[in-house]
Amino acid sequence: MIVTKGLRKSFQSRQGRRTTTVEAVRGLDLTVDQGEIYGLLGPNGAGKTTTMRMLATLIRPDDGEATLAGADLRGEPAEVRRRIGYVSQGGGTTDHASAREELVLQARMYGITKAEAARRAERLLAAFELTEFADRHCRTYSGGQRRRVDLALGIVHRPDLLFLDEPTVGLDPQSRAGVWAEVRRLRAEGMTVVLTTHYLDEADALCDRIGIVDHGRLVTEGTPEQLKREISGDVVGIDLPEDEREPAVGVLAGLSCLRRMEAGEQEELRLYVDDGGAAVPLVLRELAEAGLTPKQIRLHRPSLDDVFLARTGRSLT
Ligand SMILES: Nc1ncnc2c1ncn2[C@@H]1O[C@H](COP(=O)(O)OP(=O)(O)OP(=O)(O)O)[C@@H](O)[C@H]1O
Repeated sequence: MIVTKGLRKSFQSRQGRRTTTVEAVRGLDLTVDQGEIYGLLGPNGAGKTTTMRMLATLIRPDDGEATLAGADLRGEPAEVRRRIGYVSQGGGTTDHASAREELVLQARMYGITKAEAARRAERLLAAFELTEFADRHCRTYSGGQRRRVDLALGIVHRPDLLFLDEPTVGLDPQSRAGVWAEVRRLRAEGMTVVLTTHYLDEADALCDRIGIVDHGRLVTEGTPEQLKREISGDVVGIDLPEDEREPAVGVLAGLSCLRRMEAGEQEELRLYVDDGGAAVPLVLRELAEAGLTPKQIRLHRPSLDDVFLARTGRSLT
């Protein structure tokens, strides 16, 4: 559904008299299969939105190639636009129009007849559970309801491929779950969905495959399970007072069960071990013998954040 090769984009930005170049995307090779939910996951400024905006024909790549739904990004941008839907971070609704009006207008902009536009609006309002307040102004909707209108607007022209930029940012947990359910429903209907997120739980729960992006490059890619399996074994997280961290690193480095140790953000030390259950008593004994007192000790299965940390040396959260 999407194949990209060497996509690049830089921006010039001015700070006073100095002009600096930001390499937002630095040679991205991406393949997204038909019918999957693909997540671009990465910290702020990683290049997720820039990638999506290039693929949605909103900005021109400096270099590289891409094919989307069989159309060439550079050669046939109008054709790409016809085959994709794009829902931006801020969404596309205005305060003083109703969901029904927005949907009909959007359909009309794609050249759909008045009668067909009304039929599609009706169907989408029902599918996204918006019928009850379809004729009220959008400013009266909750965040979750408004986001559902955004999704409906993105698919009124029945695209093969839908781009969602941060679909649940700012939503409460219940509304997030509602949006996830809608996205899964679109996949069940055969649509391919590409979304950006910096929520690990969202990528984990919703995406069939995830590409982790950092500094404009794909750091790693796979199903959530594959990525977590990459970091095999368990992770023991230990919170220590600031002045005890360094001595603890020294003491624990000698443990025979230790595969790797990372000093995470804030106070946590992370120990990557084969068997967490066996490692915890040993860790506690070593720390006690050295007179060190952990504030907390946790045992957890590797998360996507551990994958990110292992690959980049930094935490996503
Ligand atoms: N129009 C622009 N002009 C100058 N710099 C830009 C522009 N758009 C993006 N950038 C820079 O490019 C880099 C990548 O930005 P981008 O918005 O793609 O990241 P992102 O991964 O989507 O981040 P976020 O999660 O915060 O949305 C950042 O350093 C950003 O400041």
